[in-house]
Amino acid sequence: MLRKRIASFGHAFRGVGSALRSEVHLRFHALATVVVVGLGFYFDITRTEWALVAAAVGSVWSAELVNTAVEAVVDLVSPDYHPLAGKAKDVAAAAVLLAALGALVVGLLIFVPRLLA
Ligand SMILES: Nc1ncnc2c1ncn2[C@@H]1O[C@H](COP(=O)(O)OP(=O)(O)OP(=O)(O)O)[C@@H](O)[C@H]1O
Repeated sequence: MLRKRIASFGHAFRGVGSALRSEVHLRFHALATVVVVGLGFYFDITRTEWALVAAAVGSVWSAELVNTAVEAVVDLVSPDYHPLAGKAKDVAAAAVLLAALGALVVGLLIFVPRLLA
């Protein structure tokens, strides 16, 4: 039971590694995450602000990983053009866009006033 749980974590980390190797966008998110966490420590943001940053960063990573998975499955089952394949990829990309916009708003609200102070 415990061994199975540990194996599942291993698969998930392998998924993150594989996506990081293939997806430029994900490497950009990794860089953005390092910058945001650095800014968080530099400005000593509050616990609530850390919670918002964590939720924002987590949702962008989750959306990008699901988008990568959708792209892989679509390429597997529909390598040729199909409107539904396009729709699946467009909707998955839209999920990333919305998560990124939410994260941008969180980042602006937390850091811009401190950068301007
Ligand atoms: N099999 C397909 N059938 C129809 N439209 C497709 C298909 N594959 C891709 N598309 C269209 O092309 C767009 C780009 O697809 P692509 O696979 O290049 O992903 P991408 O947005 O470049 O992703 P990434 O840059 O993260 O790899 C999709 O959003 C979709 O509109």
